[in-house]
Amino acid sequence: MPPYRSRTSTHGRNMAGARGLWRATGMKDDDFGKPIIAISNSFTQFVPGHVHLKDLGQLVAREVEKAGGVAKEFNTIAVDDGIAMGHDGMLYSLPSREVISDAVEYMVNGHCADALVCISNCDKITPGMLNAAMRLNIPVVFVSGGPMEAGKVVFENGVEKAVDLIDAMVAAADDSMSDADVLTMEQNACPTCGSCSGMFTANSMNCLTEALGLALPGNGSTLATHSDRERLFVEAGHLIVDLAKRYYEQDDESVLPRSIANFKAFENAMTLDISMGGSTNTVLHLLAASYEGEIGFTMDDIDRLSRKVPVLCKVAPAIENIHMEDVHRAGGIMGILGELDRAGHLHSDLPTVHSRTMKEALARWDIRQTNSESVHTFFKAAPGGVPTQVAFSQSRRWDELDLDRKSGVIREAEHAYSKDGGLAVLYGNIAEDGCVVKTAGVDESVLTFTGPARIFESQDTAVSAILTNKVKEGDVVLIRYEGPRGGPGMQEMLYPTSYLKSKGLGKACALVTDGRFSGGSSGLSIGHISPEAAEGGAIGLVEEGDPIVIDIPNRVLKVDLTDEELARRRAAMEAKGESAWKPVEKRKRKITTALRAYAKLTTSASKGAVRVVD
Ligand SMILES: CC[C@H](C)C(=O)C(=O)O
Ligand SMILES: [Mg+2]
Repeated sequence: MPPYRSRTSTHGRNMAGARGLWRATGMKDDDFGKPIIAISNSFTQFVPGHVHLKDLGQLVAREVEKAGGVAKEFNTIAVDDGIAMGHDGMLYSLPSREVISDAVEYMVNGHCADALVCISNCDKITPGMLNAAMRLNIPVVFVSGGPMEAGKVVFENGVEKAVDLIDAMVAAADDSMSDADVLTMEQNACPTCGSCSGMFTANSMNCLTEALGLALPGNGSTLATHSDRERLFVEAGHLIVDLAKRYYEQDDESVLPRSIANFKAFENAMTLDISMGGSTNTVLHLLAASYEGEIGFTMDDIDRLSRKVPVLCKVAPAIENIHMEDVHRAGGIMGILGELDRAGHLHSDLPTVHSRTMKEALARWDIRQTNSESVHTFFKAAPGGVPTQVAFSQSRRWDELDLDRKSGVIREAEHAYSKDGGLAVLYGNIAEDGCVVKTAGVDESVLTFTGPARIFESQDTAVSAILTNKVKEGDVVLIRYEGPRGGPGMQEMLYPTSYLKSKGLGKACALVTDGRFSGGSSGLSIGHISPEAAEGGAIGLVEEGDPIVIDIPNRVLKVDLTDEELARRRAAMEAKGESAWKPVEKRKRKITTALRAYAKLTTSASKGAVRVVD
């Protein structure tokens, strides 16, 4: 029977000082001996996905106390990728994941907390807290802030469109759009609090925590503004105390994150991601969480799954006018998992934090299996259509669910968008450890593509070339020295991919990089090339005009050069000594001590860009 960790500082005569301090935080005599539940909140006014979280940590805390626990809230940082994008701010995005993981570890271990509730939402916060949960392996429940409502605009010509952040970015560089229309787009693209409304990284990761079994049904798709979401926070507060008591008082190890989010659960999560065209960042973050939890889930497992899992759901940016609120109306993540289970792609015998098995959860929450009025009502939660930064501030509902599995938002396997996955892992002589592409966002006309390499050794120079029309139809934009170590920080190439669309080149060019992509990127965008140039990857040897061959059906990315030529170039590069494997021209970016420390310890994307100290 594991003793409560918190006894370390709450019991024994010599802990009188510590107890004195616990009393000063508000603990009373009868609180000593109760499970101490850490509540990792991520409220900040910098990020729309977090502006509404300020009081939600205490909402959970009150429920923890009602359930017999002691709640102690703390806060992590949260970087807004969309604001950090396009300047040196983006160098901090991925490194912030490690800062968040460490912050959770420091607070939980520093104070010997017994269990953890993670209140996350945006791109690096959910994975940062997930990595910490897998590292710590104490009882945990995830509850995210929830998706933003999709924007709705009516243009000067009267056309109405559902829009999001990406539409505003693309419009801004589209010379055919009037300033008035761009302003309309900007004013309406992000109407409420919540994580940006498409299947971008934040929503992808919050959906994956549902599939891993670490979050309650509805976590990934229930809107931040809807009153239904409050129940997820209330239930998380009760559930975590129950899980803690099962572990510490009944010796039930099945409630631990590494028991729930085991190898098969990682397969479920990646299967979900592939079936819904999730952000490629999920590859990076699942690999990292697998490393932190010693799960053994690798790029090869992702490749294996991507060859057999169908695309059952397409959401912006893979398709226009479909956003998270529409996925919810079709049954949310439980709806997609239900279809995957019926198609034989799911391990449904796995436990979750809320149900004995995923199968039991699906029987209760999959709208095609249950006639429960309360569950059907839950998934009819609709957007309020009123701009707000206030959580749970509206209760609108659709009249009907979307149960059309032939042409609706969620498809049954028989009517899949495509028989194999929304994501592919490619290998070749410039990606010997692999690279990834979100195939759900690639037009079928360019699944195979060969073109001359246009070399850029920073995102900035690639952006200026695209905007000044120096990138032509048929080109392969190659951006290197933007990997985890080379950037450092492995920037998201959202602006280059958006500007290629702005210039009408979204289906006429490819972009390959050792950097990564935002979940808002689509098109023939291949990222995570490993090993990265800064680690001696062959992407560093490609020269202007070299033919780059992309063959997604056969899972190949290569430069059409002989091994001998590549070997010759490698020898010439190594002969450069100190300046080898570095950008030819000095880049303007300021690499601070914080970023240099990150660069010293990080690894290539094929390992999840995890920090390796040994
Ligand atoms: C829409 C872009 C979003 C903010 C992002 O960075 C991601 O999805 O990764
Ligand atoms: Mg991002």
